[in-house]
Amino acid sequence: MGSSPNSKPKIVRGTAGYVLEDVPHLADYIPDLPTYSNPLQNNPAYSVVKQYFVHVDDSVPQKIIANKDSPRGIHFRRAGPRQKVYFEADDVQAAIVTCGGLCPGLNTVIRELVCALYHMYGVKKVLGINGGYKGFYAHNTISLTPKSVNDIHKRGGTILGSSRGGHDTTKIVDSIQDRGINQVFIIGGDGTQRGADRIFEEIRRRRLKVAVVGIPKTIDNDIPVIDKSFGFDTAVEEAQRAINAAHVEAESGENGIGVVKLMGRYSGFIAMYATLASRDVDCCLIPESPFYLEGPGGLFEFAEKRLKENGHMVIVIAEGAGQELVSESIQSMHKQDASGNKLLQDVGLWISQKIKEYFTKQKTMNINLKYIDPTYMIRAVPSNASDNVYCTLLAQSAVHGAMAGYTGFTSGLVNGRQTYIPFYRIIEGQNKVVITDRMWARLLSSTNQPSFTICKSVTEEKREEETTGEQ
Ligand SMILES: Nc1ncnc2c1ncn2[C@@H]1O[C@H](COP(=O)(O)OP(=O)(O)O)[C@@H](O)[C@H]1O
Ligand SMILES: O=P(O)(O)OC[C@H]1O[C@](O)(COP(=O)(O)O)[C@@H](O)[C@@H]1O
Ligand SMILES: [Mg+2]
Repeated sequence: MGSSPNSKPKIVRGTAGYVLEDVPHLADYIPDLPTYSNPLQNNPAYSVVKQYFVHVDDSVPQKIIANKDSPRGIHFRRAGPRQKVYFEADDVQAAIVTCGGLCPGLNTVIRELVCALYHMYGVKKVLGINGGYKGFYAHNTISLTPKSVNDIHKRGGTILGSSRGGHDTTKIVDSIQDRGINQVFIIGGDGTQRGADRIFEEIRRRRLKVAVVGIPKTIDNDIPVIDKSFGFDTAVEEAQRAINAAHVEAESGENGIGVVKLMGRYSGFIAMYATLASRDVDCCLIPESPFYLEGPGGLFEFAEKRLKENGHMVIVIAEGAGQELVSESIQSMHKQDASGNKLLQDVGLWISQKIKEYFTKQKTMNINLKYIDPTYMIRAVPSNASDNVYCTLLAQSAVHGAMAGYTGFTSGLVNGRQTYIPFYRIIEGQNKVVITDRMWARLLSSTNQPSFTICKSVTEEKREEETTGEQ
């Protein structure tokens, strides 16, 4: 085998500061690949659609806010069917795998991948890989047909099963090669997309005609570049039920406090949007915005004030919020899951305990605190209507991209348009709530909670006092 092909980013520059962060193509490392007419042009459903095929040069800007002097900036390749395809239907052996934690919509994506392959392109061989990445080499596969996936979108979870850990690039690519798979659709979060990138690099090194396509799944909405992940809307909607229950409980008891923990390891999007949607939440705590409990501007002072004013309050806390405070009081074990993700302490339980201790010590009022942890219930529901539509578009775009010979990309929504994003952009960082952005300011003005920003000045003042005292 020759030297490994170059896998540097494909950057195309145009006029007025235009930059296209392009995705790899099979033709980049396999010369003289034959092309075929897209079978969609004979499909009655599409022949009536004017300009159904996407122009080869179409791209979507990453930033749409501009002024008259702004450069055109970074763009991504627009997703959609191309006039020419690089696979003949009978030659395609597709595979679908789901990895990582559950997320509403996984089954819809599986269903729509199968249906798009069958109905749009006439592909009849679609394999489901059982149990995540390790399923490529340690489990059985199942054959997927439009009939077998017909109503799976009505169920939560994934019919294929999922797992953490077990990513062995060589074994996975050996299995892809042995099974004659030439289109791999990998549905998963940040860890999964990292794994997909490694698979793509190995496939490219072996110069195989195999398209590797990622579909971003993350209930936490922590994947960068894309507008949002599928399942996020459903999670926010489902969280309303828990917040509502917490509110009913809090309202009905004397000095009632409802605490709801929502998912979000490093990104507090579910907590933020669920709070904004609900209007019953008095305080939302997320990993990106450090908070403190005691003293002026702290959570205890705020809770006391709200209880005096309203007689009840609701706190929403993201699972990754205040982890530094929790580790100060509970000895942290630094445990990890099979994929290497840090296992977090239960911040909901911790904060509930701290609030109870505070009011017991203060003796100013008797409180009634109820802690609700709906996290796995939220993750297990089927996707709602808007997520179902979104999953369909993501899956169809992924299939169009693979058939057109693109590879090493994630199918994602950017500024409301379907795009193909190179793996390296998806795995380079995490999407987080920017607390200096307007959305967080909107939340603060909606809840009227403390911003906890005086924490730093209080600490600094304290330190200054200590230093002065020493002199
Ligand atoms: N850096 C990495 N390189 C290769 N594979 C990875 C990497 N990180 C995670 N994976 C694999 O991706 C899969 C899912 O990762 P995980 O972090 O559990 O979930 P998610 O993809 O939802 O973030 C696991 O099988 C894991 O082994
Ligand atoms: O208990 P599990 O299955 O490891 O999942 C818990 C984690 O999964 C998530 O829901 C999503 O994480 P991933 O996207 O990495 O799968 C996190 O919010 C949560 O910490
Ligand atoms: Mg993850």
